[in-house]
Amino acid sequence: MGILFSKIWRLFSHQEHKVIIVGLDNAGKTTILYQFSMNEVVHTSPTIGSNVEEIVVNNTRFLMWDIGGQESLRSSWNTYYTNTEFVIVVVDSTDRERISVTREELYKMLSHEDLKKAGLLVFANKQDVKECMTVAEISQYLKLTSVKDHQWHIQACCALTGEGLCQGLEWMMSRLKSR
Ligand SMILES: Nc1nc2c(ncn2[C@@H]2O[C@H](COP(=O)(O)OP(=O)(O)OP(=O)(O)O)[C@@H](O)[C@H]2O)c(=O)[nH]1
Ligand SMILES: [Mg+2]
Repeated sequence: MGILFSKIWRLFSHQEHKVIIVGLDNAGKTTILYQFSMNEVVHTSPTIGSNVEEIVVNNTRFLMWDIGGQESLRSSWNTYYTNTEFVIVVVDSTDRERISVTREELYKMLSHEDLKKAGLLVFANKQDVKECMTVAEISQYLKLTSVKDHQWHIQACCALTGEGLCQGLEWMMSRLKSR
């Protein structure tokens, strides 16, 4: 009865789903946020603090927080975690040198109490660049198959063309429906 009620409530309340977009500096987070909200490539500079936009897909509302990824800003990512339903981790697929830093940050996040129930979407961004890491390589470097306590998905994308971004959103929508 409780589950049924909460499903009906969700259906009619049009509640907003909180999403945070994190990842190292230069990964393409802000570019992705504005592809989602405006369908265009904006000129970006490194984010200090955060940007937030509401994205509506088929009556489902997402509130997306794009958080600056520079090293000095990463310790404050946790101030955004409360009530987060999805974490989008954006990876610069050309940045082989720092994939281990992303992995460290990823596991720190996943172990945080406030993200216990959050779904994880990894965007392997910049797939337009020749010789970038593939989805398979990034999955392996991030040891995604060892993530058992969060639902996760990895999606190849190119924020400049928008390729792959909708598929990522579709995965999030499918997780909401399956609840
Ligand atoms: N080639 C290529 N460049 C991209 C892509 N996505 C983003 N970029 C470029 O990468 C650079 C950084 O993009 P941002 O969106 O500002 O990166 P960010 O993750 O928000 O960086 P911080 O705000 O510093 O954390 C910009 O020059 C973008 O144009 C992509 O898919 N392919
Ligand atoms: Mg940014």
